[in-house]
Amino acid sequence: MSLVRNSCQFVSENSKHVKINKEELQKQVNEWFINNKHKYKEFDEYECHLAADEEQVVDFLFILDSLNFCFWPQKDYEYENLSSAIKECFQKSPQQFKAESILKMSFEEFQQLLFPNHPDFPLITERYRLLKHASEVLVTFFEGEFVNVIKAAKNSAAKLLNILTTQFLGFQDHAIYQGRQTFFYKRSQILIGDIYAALKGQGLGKFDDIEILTMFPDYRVPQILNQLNVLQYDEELENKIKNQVEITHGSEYEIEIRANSVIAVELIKEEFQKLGQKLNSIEVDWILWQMGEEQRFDIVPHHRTLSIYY
Ligand SMILES: Nc1nc2c(c(CN[C@H]3C=C[C@H](O)[C@@H]3O)cn2[C@@H]2O[C@H](COP(=O)(O)O)[C@@H](O)[C@H]2O)c(=O)[nH]1
Repeated sequence: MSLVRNSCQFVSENSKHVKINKEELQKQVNEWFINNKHKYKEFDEYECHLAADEEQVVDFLFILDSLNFCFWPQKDYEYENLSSAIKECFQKSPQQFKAESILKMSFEEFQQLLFPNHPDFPLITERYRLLKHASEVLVTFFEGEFVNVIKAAKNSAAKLLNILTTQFLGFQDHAIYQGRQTFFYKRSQILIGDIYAALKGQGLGKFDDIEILTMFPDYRVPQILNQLNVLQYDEELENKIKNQVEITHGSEYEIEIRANSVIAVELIKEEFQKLGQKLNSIEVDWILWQMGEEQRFDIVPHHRTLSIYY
Protein backbone atom coordinates (compact mmCIF):
# COMPACT_ATOMS: atom_id res chain seq x y z
CA MET A 1 0.00 0.00 0.00
CA SER A 2 1.25 3.54 -0.64
CA LEU A 3 2.51 5.85 2.10
CA VAL A 4 0.21 8.50 0.64
CA ARG A 5 -3.01 6.45 0.74
CA ASN A 6 -2.38 5.07 4.25
CA SER A 7 -1.48 8.40 5.85
CA CYS A 8 -4.30 10.28 4.10
CA GLN A 9 -6.77 7.61 5.24
CA PHE A 10 -5.85 8.38 8.86
CA VAL A 11 -6.39 12.12 8.28
CA SER A 12 -9.72 11.50 6.54
CA GLU A 13 -10.96 9.36 9.46
CA ASN A 14 -9.93 12.03 11.99
CA SER A 15 -10.78 15.21 10.11
CA LYS A 16 -12.52 18.04 11.98
CA HIS A 17 -13.03 20.63 9.22
CA VAL A 18 -13.47 18.57 6.03
CA LYS A 19 -15.90 15.75 5.23
CA ILE A 20 -16.43 13.55 2.19
CA ASN A 21 -20.11 13.35 1.23
CA LYS A 22 -20.26 9.73 0.05
CA GLU A 23 -23.86 9.91 -1.18
CA GLU A 24 -23.08 12.94 -3.32
CA LEU A 25 -19.95 11.20 -4.57
CA GLN A 26 -21.91 8.15 -5.69
CA LYS A 27 -24.50 10.35 -7.39
CA GLN A 28 -21.82 12.26 -9.27
CA VAL A 29 -20.03 9.13 -10.47
CA ASN A 30 -23.27 7.60 -11.74
CA GLU A 31 -24.05 10.82 -13.60
CA TRP A 32 -20.57 10.99 -15.16
CA PHE A 33 -20.76 7.36 -16.16
CA ILE A 34 -24.19 7.68 -17.76
CA ASN A 35 -23.14 10.87 -19.58
CA ASN A 36 -19.88 9.24 -20.62
CA LYS A 37 -17.96 12.04 -18.86
CA HIS A 38 -15.23 9.71 -17.61
CA LYS A 39 -13.00 10.66 -20.50
CA TYR A 40 -9.93 12.89 -20.33
CA LYS A 41 -7.71 14.77 -22.77
CA GLU A 42 -4.51 12.88 -23.59
CA PHE A 43 -1.14 14.42 -22.75
CA ASP A 44 -0.27 15.09 -26.40
CA GLU A 45 -3.56 16.95 -26.94
CA TYR A 46 -2.06 19.85 -24.97
CA GLU A 47 -0.45 22.45 -27.23
CA CYS A 48 1.75 23.48 -24.30
CA HIS A 49 3.48 20.08 -24.02
CA LEU A 50 6.70 19.21 -25.85
CA ALA A 51 6.50 16.51 -28.52
CA ALA A 52 9.98 15.05 -29.13
CA ASP A 53 12.02 11.86 -28.62
CA GLU A 54 11.48 10.16 -25.24
CA GLU A 55 14.74 11.43 -23.67
CA GLN A 56 13.90 15.05 -24.46
CA VAL A 57 10.30 14.58 -23.26
CA VAL A 58 11.38 13.24 -19.87
CA ASP A 59 13.96 16.03 -19.52
CA PHE A 60 11.19 18.54 -20.35
CA LEU A 61 8.91 16.98 -17.71
CA PHE A 62 11.64 16.98 -15.07
CA ILE A 63 12.07 20.75 -15.52
CA LEU A 64 8.30 21.34 -15.75
CA ASP A 65 7.39 19.30 -12.68
CA SER A 66 10.25 20.76 -10.63
CA LEU A 67 8.53 24.14 -11.10
CA ASN A 68 4.87 23.08 -11.40
CA PHE A 69 3.38 24.78 -8.33
CA CYS A 70 1.63 27.83 -6.90
CA PHE A 71 0.37 29.78 -9.91
CA TRP A 72 -2.67 31.23 -8.15
CA PRO A 73 -1.18 34.54 -6.87
CA GLN A 74 -0.42 35.59 -10.47
CA LYS A 75 -3.61 35.83 -12.53
CA ASP A 76 -2.10 35.92 -16.03
CA TYR A 77 0.44 33.09 -15.81
CA GLU A 78 -0.64 29.51 -15.23
CA TYR A 79 0.44 25.91 -15.76
CA GLU A 80 0.02 26.18 -19.53
CA ASN A 81 2.23 29.29 -19.68
CA LEU A 82 5.06 27.64 -17.78
CA SER A 83 4.78 24.49 -19.88
CA SER A 84 4.81 26.51 -23.13
CA ALA A 85 7.82 28.56 -22.01
CA ILE A 86 9.84 25.43 -21.20
CA LYS A 87 8.69 23.78 -24.45
CA GLU A 88 9.95 26.78 -26.48
CA CYS A 89 13.33 26.63 -24.71
CA PHE A 90 13.64 22.93 -25.58
CA GLN A 91 12.69 23.59 -29.20
CA LYS A 92 15.32 26.34 -29.47
CA SER A 93 18.13 24.62 -27.59
CA PRO A 94 17.54 21.49 -25.44
CA GLN A 95 21.13 21.71 -24.13
CA GLN A 96 20.12 24.84 -22.20
CA PHE A 97 18.28 22.72 -19.65
CA LYS A 98 20.84 19.98 -19.21
CA ALA A 99 21.88 19.81 -15.53
CA GLU A 100 25.45 20.97 -16.30
CA SER A 101 24.09 24.07 -18.11
CA ILE A 102 21.58 24.86 -15.35
CA LEU A 103 24.39 24.91 -12.80
CA LYS A 104 25.92 27.78 -14.83
CA MET A 105 22.57 29.55 -15.44
CA SER A 106 22.24 32.94 -13.71
CA PHE A 107 18.99 33.97 -12.05
CA GLU A 108 18.54 36.66 -14.72
CA GLU A 109 18.84 34.06 -17.51
CA PHE A 110 16.35 31.81 -15.66
CA GLN A 111 13.88 34.67 -15.24
CA GLN A 112 14.29 35.78 -18.86
CA LEU A 113 13.78 32.26 -20.21
CA LEU A 114 10.71 31.28 -18.18
CA PHE A 115 9.16 34.42 -16.71
CA PRO A 116 10.16 37.19 -19.15
CA ASN A 117 7.10 39.31 -18.35
CA HIS A 118 6.89 38.44 -14.66
CA PRO A 119 10.18 39.35 -12.95
CA ASP A 120 8.35 39.14 -9.59
CA PHE A 121 6.49 35.90 -10.25
CA PRO A 122 5.45 34.24 -6.94
CA LEU A 123 8.33 32.30 -5.32
CA ILE A 124 10.52 32.93 -8.40
CA THR A 125 13.77 32.82 -6.41
CA GLU A 126 12.61 29.56 -4.79
CA ARG A 127 11.92 28.13 -8.25
CA TYR A 128 15.44 29.02 -9.34
CA ARG A 129 16.90 27.47 -6.16
CA LEU A 130 14.86 24.28 -6.61
CA LEU A 131 16.01 23.89 -10.22
CA LYS A 132 19.64 24.42 -9.19
CA HIS A 133 19.30 21.88 -6.39
CA ALA A 134 17.67 19.28 -8.65
CA SER A 135 20.47 19.78 -11.19
CA GLU A 136 23.13 19.37 -8.51
CA VAL A 137 21.58 16.04 -7.50
CA LEU A 138 21.49 14.88 -11.14
CA VAL A 139 25.16 15.78 -11.62
CA THR A 140 26.27 14.32 -8.27
CA PHE A 141 24.38 11.03 -8.36
CA PHE A 142 23.06 10.43 -11.90
CA GLU A 143 25.83 11.61 -14.29
CA GLY A 144 23.76 14.73 -15.00
CA GLU A 145 20.97 12.81 -16.76
CA PHE A 146 17.37 12.50 -15.56
CA VAL A 147 17.07 9.42 -17.81
CA ASN A 148 19.42 7.67 -15.34
CA VAL A 149 16.98 8.39 -12.49
CA ILE A 150 14.17 6.69 -14.45
CA LYS A 151 16.40 3.76 -15.39
CA ALA A 152 17.41 3.29 -11.73
CA ALA A 153 13.71 2.69 -10.94
CA LYS A 154 13.59 -0.33 -13.28
CA ASN A 155 10.00 0.29 -14.54
CA SER A 156 8.65 0.68 -10.98
CA ALA A 157 6.63 3.80 -10.12
CA ALA A 158 7.11 2.98 -6.41
CA LYS A 159 10.89 2.92 -6.82
CA LEU A 160 10.92 6.14 -8.87
CA LEU A 161 8.72 7.82 -6.25
CA ASN A 162 11.14 6.68 -3.56
CA ILE A 163 14.20 8.02 -5.43
CA LEU A 164 12.54 11.38 -6.14
CA THR A 165 11.32 11.87 -2.57
CA THR A 166 14.57 10.78 -0.90
CA GLN A 167 17.19 12.33 -3.18
CA PHE A 168 15.47 15.56 -4.28
CA LEU A 169 14.59 17.89 -1.40
CA GLY A 170 12.07 19.85 -3.48
CA PHE A 171 9.85 16.79 -3.85
CA GLN A 172 9.56 15.96 -0.13
CA ASP A 173 5.92 17.01 0.08
CA HIS A 174 4.78 15.69 3.47
CA ALA A 175 3.32 17.17 6.68
CA ILE A 176 2.64 16.35 10.34
CA TYR A 177 -1.02 15.83 11.29
CA GLN A 178 -1.84 15.19 14.95
CA GLY A 179 1.81 14.15 15.35
CA ARG A 180 1.80 11.71 12.43
CA GLN A 181 3.74 11.99 9.17
CA THR A 182 1.30 12.54 6.29
CA PHE A 183 2.52 12.10 2.70
CA PHE A 184 1.21 13.85 -0.42
CA TYR A 185 4.17 13.76 -2.81
CA LYS A 186 2.18 15.74 -5.36
CA ARG A 187 4.97 16.90 -7.72
CA SER A 188 6.85 13.61 -7.67
CA GLN A 189 3.66 11.67 -8.42
CA ILE A 190 2.60 14.07 -11.16
CA LEU A 191 6.08 13.81 -12.69
CA ILE A 192 5.74 10.02 -12.87
CA GLY A 193 2.14 10.33 -14.11
CA ASP A 194 3.22 12.76 -16.83
CA ILE A 195 6.10 10.52 -17.97
CA TYR A 196 3.64 7.61 -18.18
CA ALA A 197 1.01 9.73 -20.02
CA ALA A 198 3.44 11.45 -22.40
CA LEU A 199 5.10 8.16 -23.46
CA LYS A 200 1.82 6.18 -23.39
CA GLY A 201 3.26 3.64 -20.97
CA GLN A 202 6.05 2.66 -23.41
CA GLY A 203 9.86 2.76 -23.16
CA LEU A 204 10.94 5.17 -20.42
CA GLY A 205 7.24 5.60 -19.66
CA LYS A 206 6.65 1.92 -18.88
CA PHE A 207 5.70 1.35 -15.23
CA ASP A 208 4.49 -2.09 -14.06
CA ASP A 209 2.87 -0.60 -10.93
CA ILE A 210 1.42 2.75 -12.11
CA GLU A 211 -1.74 2.00 -10.12
CA ILE A 212 0.15 2.69 -6.86
CA LEU A 213 0.08 6.42 -7.61
CA THR A 214 -2.68 8.47 -6.01
CA MET A 215 -4.28 11.64 -7.35
CA PHE A 216 -2.04 14.73 -7.19
CA PRO A 217 -3.24 16.84 -4.23
CA ASP A 218 -2.97 20.38 -5.63
CA TYR A 219 -5.42 23.30 -5.20
CA ARG A 220 -7.52 22.61 -8.31
CA VAL A 221 -8.91 19.11 -7.65
CA PRO A 222 -10.10 19.98 -4.10
CA GLN A 223 -11.75 23.02 -5.68
CA ILE A 224 -13.78 20.97 -8.16
CA LEU A 225 -14.60 18.35 -5.48
CA ASN A 226 -15.89 21.16 -3.25
CA GLN A 227 -17.83 22.65 -6.16
CA LEU A 228 -19.45 19.23 -6.66
CA ASN A 229 -20.28 19.11 -2.93
CA VAL A 230 -18.23 15.92 -2.61
CA LEU A 231 -15.81 17.70 -0.27
CA GLN A 232 -17.68 19.64 2.43
CA TYR A 233 -15.93 22.25 4.60
CA ASP A 234 -17.01 23.50 8.03
CA GLU A 235 -18.29 27.07 8.19
CA GLU A 236 -15.03 28.60 9.41
CA LEU A 237 -13.00 27.01 6.60
CA GLU A 238 -15.72 27.77 4.07
CA ASN A 239 -15.56 31.48 5.00
CA LYS A 240 -11.77 31.60 4.87
CA ILE A 241 -11.78 30.19 1.33
CA LYS A 242 -14.70 32.35 0.19
CA ASN A 243 -12.91 35.47 1.51
CA GLN A 244 -9.66 34.26 -0.05
CA VAL A 245 -7.87 34.24 3.28
CA GLU A 246 -4.56 32.39 2.97
CA ILE A 247 -4.49 28.92 4.57
CA THR A 248 -1.13 28.28 6.22
CA HIS A 249 1.05 25.46 4.88
CA GLY A 250 0.99 22.55 7.35
CA SER A 251 -2.22 23.71 9.07
CA GLU A 252 -4.98 21.20 9.91
CA TYR A 253 -7.15 22.93 7.31
CA GLU A 254 -4.62 22.45 4.52
CA ILE A 255 -3.76 18.85 5.40
CA GLU A 256 -7.43 17.87 5.71
CA ILE A 257 -8.31 19.43 2.36
CA ARG A 258 -5.46 17.62 0.59
CA ALA A 259 -5.84 14.26 2.36
CA ASN A 260 -9.62 14.10 1.86
CA SER A 261 -9.08 14.86 -1.83
CA VAL A 262 -6.80 11.82 -2.05
CA ILE A 263 -9.38 9.60 -0.33
CA ALA A 264 -12.33 11.04 -2.29
CA VAL A 265 -10.56 10.09 -5.53
CA GLU A 266 -10.01 6.55 -4.19
CA LEU A 267 -13.77 6.31 -3.45
CA ILE A 268 -14.63 7.70 -6.91
CA LYS A 269 -12.34 5.09 -8.46
CA GLU A 270 -14.14 2.37 -6.47
CA GLU A 271 -17.56 3.66 -7.61
CA PHE A 272 -16.43 3.52 -11.24
CA GLN A 273 -15.13 0.01 -10.62
CA LYS A 274 -18.62 -1.04 -9.39
CA LEU A 275 -19.97 0.21 -12.74
CA GLY A 276 -17.41 -1.90 -14.56
CA GLN A 277 -15.21 1.09 -15.50
CA LYS A 278 -11.63 0.43 -14.35
CA LEU A 279 -9.64 3.66 -13.86
CA ASN A 280 -6.36 4.40 -12.08
CA SER A 281 -6.33 7.15 -9.47
CA ILE A 282 -4.27 9.31 -11.85
CA GLU A 283 -6.95 8.98 -14.55
CA VAL A 284 -9.65 10.10 -12.10
CA ASP A 285 -7.35 12.99 -11.21
CA TRP A 286 -7.03 14.04 -14.86
CA ILE A 287 -10.82 13.85 -15.31
CA LEU A 288 -11.38 16.11 -12.30
CA TRP A 289 -8.54 18.53 -13.03
CA GLN A 290 -9.72 18.98 -16.59
CA MET A 291 -13.32 19.40 -15.39
CA GLY A 292 -12.03 22.19 -13.15
CA GLU A 293 -10.12 23.79 -16.01
CA GLU A 294 -13.26 23.81 -18.18
CA GLN A 295 -15.56 25.21 -15.48
CA ARG A 296 -12.96 27.66 -14.22
CA PHE A 297 -14.87 30.89 -14.23
CA ASP A 298 -17.99 29.98 -12.31
CA ILE A 299 -16.46 27.74 -9.70
CA VAL A 300 -16.13 28.21 -5.94
CA PRO A 301 -12.73 29.69 -4.95
CA HIS A 302 -9.88 27.26 -4.22
CA HIS A 303 -7.86 27.30 -0.99
CA ARG A 304 -4.80 29.55 -1.13
CA THR A 305 -1.63 28.18 0.40
CA LEU A 306 1.80 29.52 -0.48
CA SER A 307 3.84 26.38 -1.09
CA ILE A 308 6.58 24.96 -3.27
CA TYR A 309 4.83 21.58 -3.24
CA TYR A 310 1.72 22.24 -5.34
N1 LIG B 1 -4.12 17.32 -9.74
C1 LIG B 1 -3.57 17.84 -10.85
N2 LIG B 1 -2.94 19.03 -10.77
C2 LIG B 1 -2.42 19.52 -11.92
C3 LIG B 1 -2.49 18.87 -13.14
C4 LIG B 1 -1.83 19.71 -14.08
C5 LIG B 1 -1.63 19.51 -15.54
N3 LIG B 1 -1.80 18.16 -15.95
C6 LIG B 1 -2.44 17.94 -17.20
C7 LIG B 1 -1.43 17.93 -18.22
C8 LIG B 1 -1.17 16.68 -18.59
C9 LIG B 1 -2.04 15.71 -17.96
O1 LIG B 1 -2.64 14.92 -18.96
C10 LIG B 1 -3.03 16.54 -17.24
O2 LIG B 1 -4.26 16.62 -17.91
C11 LIG B 1 -1.40 20.84 -13.40
N4 LIG B 1 -1.78 20.69 -12.11
C12 LIG B 1 -1.64 21.61 -11.00
O3 LIG B 1 -2.71 22.57 -11.09
C13 LIG B 1 -2.24 23.82 -10.55
C14 LIG B 1 -2.20 24.80 -11.69
O4 LIG B 1 -3.50 25.08 -12.07
P1 LIG B 1 -3.78 26.51 -12.74
O5 LIG B 1 -3.56 27.55 -11.64
O6 LIG B 1 -5.19 26.38 -13.24
O7 LIG B 1 -2.73 26.66 -13.86
C15 LIG B 1 -0.80 23.59 -10.08
O8 LIG B 1 -0.80 23.16 -8.75
C16 LIG B 1 -0.38 22.46 -11.00
O9 LIG B 1 0.68 21.71 -10.45
C17 LIG B 1 -3.16 17.61 -13.20
O10 LIG B 1 -3.28 16.92 -14.22
N5 LIG B 1 -3.68 17.15 -12.02
